[in-house]
Amino acid sequence: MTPVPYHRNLVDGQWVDGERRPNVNPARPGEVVSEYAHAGRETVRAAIEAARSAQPGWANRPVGDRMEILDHIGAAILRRTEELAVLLSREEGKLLSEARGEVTRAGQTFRYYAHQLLQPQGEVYSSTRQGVHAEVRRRPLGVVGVITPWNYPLAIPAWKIAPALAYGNAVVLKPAELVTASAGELARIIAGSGLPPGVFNLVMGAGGVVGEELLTSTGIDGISFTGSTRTGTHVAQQCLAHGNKRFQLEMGGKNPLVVLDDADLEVAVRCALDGSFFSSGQRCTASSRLIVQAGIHDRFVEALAAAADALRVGDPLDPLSEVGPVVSPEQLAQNLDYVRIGLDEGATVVAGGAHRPDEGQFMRPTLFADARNDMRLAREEIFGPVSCVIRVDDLEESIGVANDTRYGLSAGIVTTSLSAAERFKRDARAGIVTVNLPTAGTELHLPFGGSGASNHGPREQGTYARDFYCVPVTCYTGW
Ligand SMILES: NC(=O)C1=CN([C@@H]2O[C@H](COP(=O)(O)OP(=O)(O)OC[C@H]3O[C@@H](n4cnc5c(N)ncnc54)[C@H](OP(=O)(O)O)[C@@H]3O)[C@@H](O)[C@H]2O)C=CC1
Ligand SMILES: O=C(O)CCC(=O)C(=O)O
Repeated sequence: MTPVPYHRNLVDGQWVDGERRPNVNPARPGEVVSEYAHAGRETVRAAIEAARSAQPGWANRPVGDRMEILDHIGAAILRRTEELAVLLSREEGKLLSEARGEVTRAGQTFRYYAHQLLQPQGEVYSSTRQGVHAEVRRRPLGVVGVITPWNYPLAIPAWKIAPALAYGNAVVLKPAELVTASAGELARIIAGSGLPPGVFNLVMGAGGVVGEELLTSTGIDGISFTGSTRTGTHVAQQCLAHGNKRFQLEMGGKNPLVVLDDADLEVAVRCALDGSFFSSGQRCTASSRLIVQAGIHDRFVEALAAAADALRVGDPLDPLSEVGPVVSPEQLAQNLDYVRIGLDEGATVVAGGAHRPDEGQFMRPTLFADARNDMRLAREEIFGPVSCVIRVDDLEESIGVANDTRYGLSAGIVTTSLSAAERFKRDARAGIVTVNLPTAGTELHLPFGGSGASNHGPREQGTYARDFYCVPVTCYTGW
């Protein structure tokens, strides 16, 4: 039998052991995908110290060196696409095709930020005074703690680490415990890229131990976090209480997809199917409220229920599967709880719903009709393949319902009316608005983030990422 890979923490360029823990395959819960070393608090402290010592030297390296190293990391990820995609799929349950897309995105993200370094990094202003030169420069934030979730084991770490390193910061990464194999492989690639020891460090283990040490340390200048709104709120409180750290939070969503009477039914069903059920609904941009105008409502519900029922749920490595497992028994229990809650609240299951105990971590895409926006089903983030249809009379009402949420990450509309689309882009309260496309599936060079309980701090990705990882310095020079 081939031994399973073992991933250790990376501190100051050294691989550091810890308590050995398994990481299992959600599609085959008896199968150990890898093992990882759970870091103790002293390992986390050592990682922060290493990052502090290494950061100034890294920030002062010529841009050409930093570019080359980031480009090297991106190319190394892309060279290993198939191998990394299989590993990601086995540890998180994402379909292999989706996993390939994610690995590619991670590699391209490093290359994108390598090339961003050739863009202007400051601005020159006219001074209102005679003989004064005014400019804005950017300095790195310093040492950044990166705390990431399990649903994008490579892409989310990449879109935080790449801009952090590009702009001269040092990083301590704490990935979710469920996806330490992807994080461990990413760390191996980064460690082999020529990056000086200590500039990038990996510490693995429970949020309440390893993550908490990052939040309370005065050696960390900023935290970039993606995960639940509950943990994000705690991150914010701890950052303010311990050294007034800068923080950036990308949290949950309860994203609406509006379908108007004039929509192309096929497009509407395709968008809803992708947004609600692909990646097992485990995307913060998933469409979990389908807000449908009365004239198309019945045809839409019937067609979407049939399409959802037809989806093949199975092993993510099987090319015929269309939906994989959910990530963990806890997540499955949460999803099934919400199915019970929806039924108790009076909504009707029109696809999926029932779950047999022998199905393990696989859950059939579940669609509710007859939902109201005041139900818990429509208000709370489920993070599974569960969506609900809410009937509305017109565009006005659909926008009101779409915006009636504490979240505000993405919002979509399916319509053939240009004026309805323009109105929705103007009035939907969300950081990402889509027209005739799923609410999920964003691009690496465009800003990503939302409002309300979905987001706090500057946008991630694209050129906007720099706003978090750099501190502007306004310089006045007399001459
Ligand atoms: N917006 C998004 O993209 C995501 C949203 N979610 C939502 O969150 C729910 C729960 O998922 P879960 O994985 O538990 O999400 P969490 O928000 O708990 O986890 C996100 C990250 O934060 C870490 N963390 C947890 N507690 C702390 C802490 N006290 N201090 C510092 N870091 C901490 C986790 O570590 P670890 O897991 O290793 O303990 C993980 O790395 C899901 O059902 C879903 O609703 C989940 C994932 C992504
Ligand atoms: O939809 C996407 O492209 C990204 C989704 C995401 O980042 C998330 O679910 O955390």
